[in-house]
This record gives sequence, structure tokens and C-alpha cells, in this order.
Amino acid sequence: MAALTLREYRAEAEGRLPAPVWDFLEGGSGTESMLSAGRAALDRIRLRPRCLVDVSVCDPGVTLLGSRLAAPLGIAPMAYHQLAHPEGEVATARAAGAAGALLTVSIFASRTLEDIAAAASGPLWLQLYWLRRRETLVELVRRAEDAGYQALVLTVDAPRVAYRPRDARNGFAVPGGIRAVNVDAAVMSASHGGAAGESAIARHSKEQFDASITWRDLAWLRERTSLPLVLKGVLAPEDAELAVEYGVDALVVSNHGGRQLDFAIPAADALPEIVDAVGGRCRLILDGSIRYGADIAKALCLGADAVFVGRPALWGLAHSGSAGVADVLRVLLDEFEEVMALMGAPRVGDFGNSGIVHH
Ligand SMILES: Cc1cc2nc3c(=O)[nH]c(=O)nc-3n(C[C@H](O)[C@H](O)[C@H](O)COP(=O)(O)O)c2cc1C
Ligand SMILES: CCCCC(=O)C(=O)O
Repeated sequence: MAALTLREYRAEAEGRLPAPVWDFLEGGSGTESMLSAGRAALDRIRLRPRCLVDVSVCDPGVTLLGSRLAAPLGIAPMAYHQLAHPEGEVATARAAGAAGALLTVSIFASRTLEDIAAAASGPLWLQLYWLRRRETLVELVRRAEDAGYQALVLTVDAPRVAYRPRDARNGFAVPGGIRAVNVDAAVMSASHGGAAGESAIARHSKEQFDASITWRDLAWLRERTSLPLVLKGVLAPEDAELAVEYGVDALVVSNHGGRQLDFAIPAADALPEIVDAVGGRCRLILDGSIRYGADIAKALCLGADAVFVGRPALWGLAHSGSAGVADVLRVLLDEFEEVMALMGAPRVGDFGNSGIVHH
């Protein structure tokens, strides 16, 4: 198969998926204007290369919270990979392992944590939403620890799922054959069974997500695991500062791919102030609209330690399962390796603020 660009994978995926599924994967909240704003924020950043540096060998490898990665790249947590391919997260895990990329498994994964771990040859993290039924969290943390997951990611930008016009119009519900198998079926039932004009996913979140949690509850979770703890969806430097105080090990600076707070600042715009606020006291990951190897370099220059990529992994999965995801990751890694060489930055640590200009 000839190598495809990510853009081609996107077009191929759209043709293979039912329209309501495509709308759920691609869509955003409210005006949907943050989908292009996230991309525009990265496009405004230009790279400033150095010359006459020995780049005969470039090494994209990094260690992130103890996880060894082939490059500063992971797959963002996304619910229900079986929407894109019958093998779901098992196929994604196989591809991530082959590419040396991190996979963050969603609490709403459609394959079991244990099956995903059995297919993985690289590091796995587990993402959690804070459900009202706390025992669910405790049980998931224990299972993740037993299965060798290396960190927990608590998503904090979704006290409820935001209004997403496409899903509301489609009356989107998770198809009956696909389930969040790691969570009690009773807790998930509202995600299934459509109603015209309403998203079942939004309805489910209002019923089951605990919108009352605060930093105090974070301390409760922190006490229950020795795994590194990551907060996903932080955009304010004040929250980054609090996260450090509460012993958080890393932040995912993210506006949830434009799917949560409409008009939320794109991650690339939010990152510089957060870098200043944490002053190296916790690791920083950026996600949203990462589509090129150059975007990884831009994020590193801004002060991130790594990036997550979301939807493109699902495009690869919809196209050709594990092989498609592996190819999407390979395209990004090849591009990033080339950027390292042309930037005069043969090691990840060579990217710094002087490597970019805003225009
Ligand atoms: C279909 C889909 C499902 C998602 N599910 C989750 C989830 O379960 N948990 C979570 O924290 N973020 C979820 N996200 C957000 C992603 O983790 C990530 O922040 C976003 O997709 C990154 O932007 P990108 O898709 O432009 O790369 C989801 C995103 C998509 C597109
Ligand atoms: C199904 C729950 C929401 C998953 C999610 O975070 C997203 O769709 O962005």
C-alpha cells in the first residue's frame, strides 16, 4: 500500500464510516469554530532552524513519567475505538507498540483493559472520567495497576459532555454492539438508545459524571494509587499551579480537540503561560490539531515534553485497523525525524523557545 498522508487517511475514513459515527469523531462543540482555531494556532507558529549542527544521527527518543517512547508522541484517550474498527483498542495498542508511541486508553474503551494490555508492547496509560459511583474508579485503578498500566489520566474539562450540534441533530447514541466494557453496564446504559434531537452521550454524562468534584477529591484519588497522576484539559496557569501543589505529575494542556468549552483557548496558545507557571515542576503534554511532524517540534519549542494525537489515530483505524494506525504514527514520526535534522536539533532536548517565531 502506498504511503498516505494524514489528510488522505481522513478522506478514506470518512468514506468508510456511517455519517453519524463520522460526525461524532470529527465534530466539535457549540459553534465548532475551535476545530479550525486549534489548527490556526499551530499554523501561526513558524520554525527557526539552526545550521551547521551535526545531524547525521537524530534521536527522537524520550522518557515520559518513566515510560520509554520512540518519540515524544502518544495517542490521546478516545472513547469506543470499535466505532472505527471491530478490533478497537486492541488494534490501536498493537500499532502504538510497534511505533514506540504511548497509548492512553479511555475509561470508555470498547475492549477490556486486560485484552488491550495483552496486545500492547509499549506503554499504556488509563484515562478516567470521575463517575458518581466512586467504587468504579477504585476498581479501575486497581485493574490498571494489575495489568501494568503506567499512569492515570484524570480528564478535568468535562464535568459534563458539551453540547455538540452534530450529535444532537443525529440523536447520536453508542450502537448497541459496542460497549464501554470496563464499566458496569448499568452505569453506561444511558449512552445507548437514541432519541431524536438529543445526544445520548451528553445525556449519559449528565446522569453519571460527578460534576461536584474539586481539588479535595483529587487528593482522595492521589492517595489511592502510587501510579503517576496526570490531569487532562488544563488551560489556566492558576490551575497548573494548583496541580503542582496537589502532587500531579503531568498536565495535558488541551481544549479537548474543540469538543468541550466552545471558544476555549487552543492549547498552543495556552501553553506558554503554563510553562512559566509550573517552572519545570511537572511534565507538560499538548494535544489538539497535531497533524504534522512539525507540530511536534513546535510544541517542544513552546515547552511541552510531548504531544498527543487524537482523531488521526481513528482515521488510520477506520482505514485499515492496526496497520492504518501504525502507518499514521509512522508518517508523523518520519516527518518529525526530518524536522529534527532540518532544524539542527538532533535530540529532543535541543528544541527551545528560540526555535519558533509567531507571525
Ligand atoms: C471520538 C473522540 C473521543 C474522545 N474521547 C475522549 C475520552 O474518552 N476521554 C478524554 O479525555 N478525551 C477524549 N477525547 C479528546 C481527545 O483525548 C483529545 O483531547 C482530542 O481529540 C485531541 O485533538 P485532535 O483530535 O485534534 O488530535 C475524544 C476525542 C475524540 C475525537
Ligand atoms: C463518551 C464520553 C465522551 C467522550 C469524549 O470525551 C469525547 O467524545 O470527547
